[in-house]
Amino acid sequence: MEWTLSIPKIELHAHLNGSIRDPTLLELAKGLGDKDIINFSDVEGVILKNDRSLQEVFKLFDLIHILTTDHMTVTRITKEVIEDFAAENVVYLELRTTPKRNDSIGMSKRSYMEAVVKGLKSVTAVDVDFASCTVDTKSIVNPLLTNDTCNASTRKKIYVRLLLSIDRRETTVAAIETVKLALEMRDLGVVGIDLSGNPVVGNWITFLPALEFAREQGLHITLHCGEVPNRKEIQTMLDFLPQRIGHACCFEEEEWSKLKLYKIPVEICLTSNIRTETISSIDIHHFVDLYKAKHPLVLCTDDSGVFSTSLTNEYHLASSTFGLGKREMLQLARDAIGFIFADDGVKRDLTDIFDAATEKLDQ
Ligand SMILES: CNc1ncnc2c1ncn2[C@@H]1O[C@H](COP(=O)(O)O)[C@@H](O)[C@H]1O
Ligand SMILES: [Zn+2]
Repeated sequence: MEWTLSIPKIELHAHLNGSIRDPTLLELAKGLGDKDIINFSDVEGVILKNDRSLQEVFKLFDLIHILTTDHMTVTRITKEVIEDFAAENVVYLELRTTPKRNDSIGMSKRSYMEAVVKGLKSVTAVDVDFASCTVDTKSIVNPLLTNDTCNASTRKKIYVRLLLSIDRRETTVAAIETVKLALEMRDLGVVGIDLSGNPVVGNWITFLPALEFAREQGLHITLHCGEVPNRKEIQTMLDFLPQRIGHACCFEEEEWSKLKLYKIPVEICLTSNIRTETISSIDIHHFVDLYKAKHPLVLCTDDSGVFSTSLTNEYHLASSTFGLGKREMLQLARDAIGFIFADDGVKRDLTDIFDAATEKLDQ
């Protein structure tokens, strides 16, 4: 695992509430258990369970959302998730989360996102760049980042950008509200929109007006696509030409041809697909065919907490299962620079980071 840990990595598909450390979830559950809001021992078993069907995963998310309801907790988990990714040499992270409204505790989608941004700003273990400090002078820069630390390479640094997720349970109006919020929060590092949630729920057409509006306004778009079989939906999603898609598990010949023709980069989540059995066995995973075809790909965790994985582990898994060496894995990580949603300044910085890592490998 050592070299998969040490190489710089880019994470483009990580859900905030799916990436929470187990000890934090257990601590939060204990707190609610003590207040008799939940039954701790039942919940403990659910959190620590390892094998879950895709439908069980969504039940778990409903539980996690109960544990992370308040603003303070949202801030805490954001901070921890960023620290965890930075600790395993993730140099660029696109973190996605679904803005939530909960009238009973005075939470609006905006205040939820403000709590996320607060978490981002409260990371002290590493320097966090969440709105480009070199290119966009209008942007609000993390007060922890002075101009000096912006340019210095001595301290560990992670670029973090945010994607706002639309949940497939939402209405058209709610989805548009999320897009508007994303537009208002551009200066705080929001770069795009994701469509996610239980893939057997809802109809993708419901979200089309919001996604079209997002695109018109210059936001980037990634869609969970083909996590379950649904040919019509998959094809119309591909024809929409999102900038990236997640999963692509249940594609047939025609869908593969479209994907390759359009060259849409795929966020590959190996452990997630195996655990939820959307792919029956890793050796027949579509990673192999897409990699051989030189189709744009990026390895991602999806839900590192829920699936007890890490990006380092995903790299290790791909390397050991598909027989890829250090050089090939570093190249794979580097290729993701081409599909990130941040600006060219960030891309240049990341290129420098990968140049240095490649040089080190050559020594
Ligand atoms: C396993 N495959 C998956 N497929 C589809 N959507 C998923 C997902 N994993 C996570 N999510 C989406 O992310 C939310 C949790 O993070 P946030 O509350 O947004 O931070 C889930 O409720 C679901 O909508
Ligand atoms: Zn996902």
